[in-house]
Amino acid sequence: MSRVITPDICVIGAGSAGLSVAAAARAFGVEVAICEEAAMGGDCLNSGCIPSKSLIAAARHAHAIRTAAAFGVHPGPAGAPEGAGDPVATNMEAVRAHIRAVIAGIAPHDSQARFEGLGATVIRARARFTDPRTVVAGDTTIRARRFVVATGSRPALPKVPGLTTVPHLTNESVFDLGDLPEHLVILGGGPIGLELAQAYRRLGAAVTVVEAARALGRDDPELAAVVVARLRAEGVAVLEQTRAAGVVADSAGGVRVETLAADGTRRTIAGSHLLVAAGRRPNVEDLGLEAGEIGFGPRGIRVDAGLRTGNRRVYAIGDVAGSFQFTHWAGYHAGLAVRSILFRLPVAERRDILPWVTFTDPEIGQVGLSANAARAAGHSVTVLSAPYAGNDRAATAREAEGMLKLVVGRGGRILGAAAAGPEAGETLAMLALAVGQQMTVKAFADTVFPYPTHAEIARRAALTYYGKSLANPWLGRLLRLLRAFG
Ligand SMILES: Cc1cc2nc3c(=O)[nH]c(=O)nc-3n(C[C@H](O)[C@H](O)[C@H](O)COP(=O)(O)OP(=O)(O)OC[C@H]3O[C@@H](n4cnc5c(N)ncnc54)[C@H](O)[C@@H]3O)c2cc1C
Ligand SMILES: NC(=O)c1ccc[n+]([C@@H]2O[C@H](COP(=O)([O-])OP(=O)(O)OC[C@H]3O[C@@H](n4cnc5c(N)ncnc54)[C@H](O)[C@@H]3O)[C@@H](O)[C@H]2O)c1
Repeated sequence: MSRVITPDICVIGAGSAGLSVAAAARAFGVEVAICEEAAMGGDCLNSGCIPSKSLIAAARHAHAIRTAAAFGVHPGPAGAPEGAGDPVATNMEAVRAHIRAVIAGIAPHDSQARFEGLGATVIRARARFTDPRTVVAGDTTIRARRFVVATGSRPALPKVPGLTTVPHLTNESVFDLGDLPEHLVILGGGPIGLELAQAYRRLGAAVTVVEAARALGRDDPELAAVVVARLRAEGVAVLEQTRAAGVVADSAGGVRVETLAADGTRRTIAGSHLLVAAGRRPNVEDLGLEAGEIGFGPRGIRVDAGLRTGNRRVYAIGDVAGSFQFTHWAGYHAGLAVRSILFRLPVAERRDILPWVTFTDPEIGQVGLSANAARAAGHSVTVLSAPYAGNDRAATAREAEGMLKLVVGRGGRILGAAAAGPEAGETLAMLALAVGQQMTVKAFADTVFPYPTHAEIARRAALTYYGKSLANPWLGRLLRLLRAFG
């Protein structure tokens, strides 16, 4: 039986972005309807962050076993011979069960039952605008005061001849593999490609990454090179400046990928499995955006700095809004939309505080402005750096590769930071606070950091700001004068 409801807010898409809006609205007692056509929790929970980080956690154990000998620890019963082949045996069914168990553990937080318990109306159907003020989902017509489109994104298939005709994996299917691929060929050396390349290599697969440009192209090239070198040292073949020129199925059920490098070199790579990790496409199709008078393009729904679409009643947030595609960014968008919708406060997205981390080992990421972006924005910039080779915590785990860079503006203000190194994501989380709160290097100089921590590297880099002033002859004279007083 069809029904008409009139909530204050209608959210389309129950992923990180949409559910954050719904939870906040209910916390303030505001009526909200949520439309979701597939699994509650969206990409992050079901086919993105959570399964990928769970797989990475499994792979870390495999790596720890293989590298244990350097610490004087040998896997297997006491007295077992050393160096007798690979000590790791991966049971991919069990790895898959681990991933599913992690998802199942988090799922109640994003579930229909939880949101209905909070007082939201949850409609499990595809939603479409039928006019600028109406959405229809299944047999429900929703006339809300405000709409929030949070429909996310899906894997993009690059235009590679043959790709659509051969069996291939994406993030929507790769975590369901019950067998370890013999040779996984990955198209794309972005965050998805490299996180999964290292994880599958550690679990025992041969892995080749085919990247048309530079791997981790959004990150600082010097830092990205640290990660790529580590992957290569672990046995991942990373082919940069190399594009896939064609794909065919082979008779054994695998694929043959023809590649063309920038220098003209052609190769054929025979893989047992092909994973496409070549970027994302916003979910804008079949949403009735024209009927809703909502503008969109290939990057997603067009929004202003306050995340409002051409139809002032409608906001677009998260992956579909065409800027950055991260769960924390979706959550940030949700907060802005809630402030605007509930409190009518003016809001504006601040891209100069965005952090990201790619969870390879070592981790790599950035927060705030890069040196180039800061200069382009008119800042006078100093880049301070410290190597992980000087960090005692890193030394204890024999993980001395990489470095941290701080982008510092006038008065020592921290405008940005980037790092590749052990647990770099945790240190960048702390630096996200420094960037967001406009802190200066002095705050780091004045803070006592616990020893030995990876995060101390940020203080070490910050202190180099004072290097020049320490060599100032006037400071030397002042010290001599003070000594003269006894
Ligand atoms: C492999 C992988 C690893 C990742 N790792 C990280 C990470 O470590 N850290 C990080 O920050 N980000 C990570 N991301 C990115 C992160 O997953 C996304 O940025 C985030 O999930 C976006 O949230 P969203 O709410 O915008 O979209 P989604 O989570 O995609 O949710 C959109 C929802 O809308 C629904 N929907 C779509 N159209 C309709 C419709 N018409 N009607 C009803 N429902 C509809 C969909 O079914 C979906 O559930 C990763 C992504 C991938 C693919
Ligand atoms: N840790 C994290 O935060 C995390 C992890 C995974 C994904 N994500 C999010 O998901 C998004 C999508 O990730 P992604 O890695 O798929 O996309 P991406 O756009 O970041 O990287 C895709 C890569 O594929 C390459 N490529 C495209 N077509 C190609 C072709 N025909 N042949 C060879 N290479 C080709 C591109 O040059 C690019 O480097 C990310 O941008 C990020 O926002 C985040």
